[in-house]
Amino acid sequence: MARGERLRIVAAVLRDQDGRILVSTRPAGRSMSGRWEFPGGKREPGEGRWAALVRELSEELDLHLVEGRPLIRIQHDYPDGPAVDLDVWLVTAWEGAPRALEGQQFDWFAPEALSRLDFLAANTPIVTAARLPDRYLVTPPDFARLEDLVAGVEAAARRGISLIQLRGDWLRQSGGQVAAKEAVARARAAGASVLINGDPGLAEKCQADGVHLPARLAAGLESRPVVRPGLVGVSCHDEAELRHAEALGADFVTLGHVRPTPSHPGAEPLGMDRFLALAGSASLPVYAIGGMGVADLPALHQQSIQGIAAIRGLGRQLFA
Ligand SMILES: Nc1nc2c([nH]c(=O)n2[C@H]2C[C@H](O)[C@@H](COP(=O)(O)OP(=O)(O)OP(=O)(O)O)O2)c(=O)[nH]1
Repeated sequence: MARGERLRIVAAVLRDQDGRILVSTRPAGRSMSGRWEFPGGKREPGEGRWAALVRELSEELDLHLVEGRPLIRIQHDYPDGPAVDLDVWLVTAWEGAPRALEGQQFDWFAPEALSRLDFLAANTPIVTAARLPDRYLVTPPDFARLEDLVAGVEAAARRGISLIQLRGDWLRQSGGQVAAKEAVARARAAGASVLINGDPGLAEKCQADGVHLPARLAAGLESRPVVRPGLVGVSCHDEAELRHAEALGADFVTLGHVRPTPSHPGAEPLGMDRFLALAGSASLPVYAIGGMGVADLPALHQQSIQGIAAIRGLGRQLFA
């Protein structure tokens, strides 16, 4: 390997029908042995990304991969080790039953349990990407009554939207906290996680799953506001905000707006090319925001983007 060249690594987040994920320990004799990782390894010269993953999983676990798509791509420089380009795929169909062929240990874990394992240092954003869904609903600014908002959040959760941000001035107005707490409880009962926009204290009072910070609020912070395991999302619009969100230790960002959107009338959109260039430089999961809908997901997935964040694109009618 030429000096300064990055190792090109492919790895798989193998997810079974119950949502559990297979992870393995690095075998004795390898660098960083004993630490947890996702199965995979180095791409060979001239080898395609998927072909490399199929080969690695066959060699390591005796599995034949059938279906997968890119999940996240990050670069990491180990201080006393290699610089790696980690190309991680979500794999949902394979043939065979896993067998440890290289002296490693492996096990299946629920996504929430992964953050308790001693993973390789580069893997924190991969663990987050494995746990987060590809659709992130942001509540609309206009609705008739707080009861409608709460009912809309619950309906979205029941429909399978598993990450929801409560956003709006109503959070800080009369009855807002009670409504937010109710929305959190009902969404959680339906299997969703709920983040509160802009207010870590309110997130705690509502027993929410974390906080989503507007860029301006994030800019005034020097450290992450909520202790793990609560999620911290940050809204970003440019490179400086993205780098700041990474430095804060945010779990994920929304980046946009990608297209013109009624939420930001007159503001210049990033456009898809600029969005993809910025998102490609990120070392954490990125949701595209601004004029996005579920029809955009396949193309975004191909670019290793986590998914979309949307108000209208994910069921505006739920809040009518
Ligand atoms: N397979 C895999 N490798 C990872 C993950 N996270 C991470 O930083 N890596 C790094 C560790 C290694 O430097 C490299 C994987 O290459 P490899 O697995 O073929 O390395 P190797 O067994 O030959 O071990 P070595 O050369 O580093 O001793 O990528 C991960 O989740 N899965």
